[in-house]
Amino acid sequence: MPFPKDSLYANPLGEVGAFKFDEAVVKVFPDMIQRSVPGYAAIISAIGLLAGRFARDDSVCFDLGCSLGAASLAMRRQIVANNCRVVAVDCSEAMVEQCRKNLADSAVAGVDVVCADIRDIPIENASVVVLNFTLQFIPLADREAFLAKLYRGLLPGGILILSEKLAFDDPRQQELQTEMHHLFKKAQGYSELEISQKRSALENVLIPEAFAVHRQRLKSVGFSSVEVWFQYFNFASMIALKC
Ligand SMILES: C[S@@+](CC[C@H](N)C(=O)[O-])C[C@H]1O[C@@H](n2cnc3c(N)ncnc32)[C@H](O)[C@@H]1O
Ligand SMILES: O=C(O)C(=O)C[C@]1(C(=O)O)C=C[C@@H](O)C=C1
Repeated sequence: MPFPKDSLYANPLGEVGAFKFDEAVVKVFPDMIQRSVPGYAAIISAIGLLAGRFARDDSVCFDLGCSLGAASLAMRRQIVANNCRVVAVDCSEAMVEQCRKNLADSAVAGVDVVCADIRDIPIENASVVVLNFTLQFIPLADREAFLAKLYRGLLPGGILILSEKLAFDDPRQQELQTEMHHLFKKAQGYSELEISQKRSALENVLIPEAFAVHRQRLKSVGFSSVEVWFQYFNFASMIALKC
């Protein structure tokens, strides 16, 4: 069955409110993220493959900011390690409720879904941690302490997969990549109005940073190696490795 189409920003809203992961967004989320994030499906499949490679026996794989559980499902399908739990966490009650339904329908067992702020939960005994377009919604001031906690919770040899919308230091590059992202959205069927209203809604809510900033911070909390493994315009996915 096709997912309901995202038309949340199709009509003029007068005042555009701040973007929230509420029930209205939950209903259209699979369509919204697929048509808004270039390469989303490729990133989800690769998260599954990476989890299959890095998940260890008797450890935990975390999907932080899991939304409807796409990355958790991809991981669960590829993990062959024994006694390896997948823990999916999101602070939106509407997301968590629908995520639990999706997992029940999928007949994939072994994912625990937790409704919590990822800054407040213990992260321990992790072989894999996924932040798939989640860190960008955490206040800038909290990012370093949160990543330091995440790093401490990773086992030696563990992996963080961090996908983010990127910003660029060079204004020409910033303008071009933003324009290309908007052209991508247009090609996916979004109108100029939808694109501009969503852009206003995300202002000060989704705060992108440059790759150099991500890399520097990941290194400063302890990661020994940080690389981009995927990029499509201003959307990238990074791999950070713990020795
Ligand atoms: C763009 S979506 C993530 C998409 C998802 N990872 C996927 O691959 O389909 C961002 C998610 O992060 C969640 N989120 C944002 N801030 C959070 C926080 N502090 N704690 C927990 N979840 C958070 C939102 O509720 C939302 O569901
Ligand atoms: O930057 C945009 O225009 C987006 O729509 C991106 C983005 C994201 O990266 O999380 C923002 C909100 C929705 O969750 C889906 C996609």
